[in-house]
Amino acid sequence: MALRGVRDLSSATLSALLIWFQLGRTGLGYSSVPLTQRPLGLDVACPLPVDDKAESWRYRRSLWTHQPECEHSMDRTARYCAYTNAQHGSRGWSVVTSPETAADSVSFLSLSPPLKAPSLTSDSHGAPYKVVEMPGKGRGLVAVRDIKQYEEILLDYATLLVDIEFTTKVPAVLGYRLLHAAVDRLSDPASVLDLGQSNGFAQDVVENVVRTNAFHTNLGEVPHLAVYPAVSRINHACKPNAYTRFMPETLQVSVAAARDIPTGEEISISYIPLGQPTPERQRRLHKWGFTCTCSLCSAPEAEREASDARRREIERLRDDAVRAFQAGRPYTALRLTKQVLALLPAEGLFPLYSEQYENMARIFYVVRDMENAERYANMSLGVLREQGYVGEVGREMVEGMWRRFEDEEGGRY
Ligand SMILES: C[S@@+](CC[C@H](N)C(=O)[O-])C[C@H]1O[C@@H](n2cnc3c(N)ncnc32)[C@H](O)[C@@H]1O
Repeated sequence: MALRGVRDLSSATLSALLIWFQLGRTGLGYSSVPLTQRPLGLDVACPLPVDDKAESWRYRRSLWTHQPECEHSMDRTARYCAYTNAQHGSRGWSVVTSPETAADSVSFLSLSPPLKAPSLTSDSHGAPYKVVEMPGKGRGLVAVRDIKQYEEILLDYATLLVDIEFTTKVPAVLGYRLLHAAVDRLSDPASVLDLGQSNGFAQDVVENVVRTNAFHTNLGEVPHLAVYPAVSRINHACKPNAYTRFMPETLQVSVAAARDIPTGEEISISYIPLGQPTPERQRRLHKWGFTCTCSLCSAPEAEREASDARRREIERLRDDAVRAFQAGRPYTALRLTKQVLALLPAEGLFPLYSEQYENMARIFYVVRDMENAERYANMSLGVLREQGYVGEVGREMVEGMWRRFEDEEGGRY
């Protein structure tokens, strides 16, 4: 938890009540970020909604390579269609959504670059990793050379996007028909279908993929689930060596190294918010249908207990720091936040550094120690720059931080 108004980079999730998906779980745990609308790239200014009755999908400038397949919602107040562009990138992509959302998002959907999908073979083909069988975990990615901290490991794009409401509003049997149409029409259906092999939650293979591999995202402000086949091949670890970064403007997901990764080490990300002790982690991961066997979960008991104790201490100190700060005791909050920072390296919680540095900057700011406030503001922004969240750090970014602190804390200090 951050002091106030501070982003939590570890994870933000969107829970959805999915009737026939009975999801009750939160996807890979990535941020739900509204899509930034970009200027129209087509010579159609206000595209009309297209469904299975419309002929306009055939137009030369149409986004879609197939006639949409559509179904009504149970109460017949809405329609959802499977739209496919089989020529997008090297896998194609499909969107199961309402005709209105598809029309509203046409500028975005048409502008996304046709990417070559990341390699997913046992031969690395120039990538810094290859896909190998990992005992007890199915397949996974292993570094084929040393990877430097913050280096991008792969850049993936969504191959299947599904409107979350579709999963609650369309009867299962009709929903499956649309999902299968969406996947079968891709130029590489196996890129999605193969992901359904790793566990057997649902009777339907595509449902299984969406249940266990989807990220939450927005398409034109409408919540969707997005499947990224390459990212979905990365196994979970409770002390991961990589992190994911969502790019709302292109719907891409970048995976980068959280620390130096030596040749031969498995590349891992966290499916759940970082920093939790063993029982909480295992409970969350059981909902994903597996028992975690990462190096931390399978470490000797004494090592796990020491890690759990540190993680509980970090949690307690973070909460106490927030309480102290909000109760007008900034120097206590400062001392507690320093203690948090001292404990983070042992737990490999690199993504939390920027948040804690910003907390330090905020505390120094409210006590008007501007030299230290500036030092920590630059440290926080520096980490965000290294992680690829912001560009070059300039004076205006630091001043933007002061304005935010002023808005949020000005009245109290
Ligand atoms: C998103 S997939 C990851 C790729 C998967 N290994 C494959 O072969 O496609 C998630 C599944 O991988 C396995 N898995 C991932 N991380 C694991 C871990 N830390 N411990 C045990 N199994 C894991 C589980 O079967 C889980 O349901």
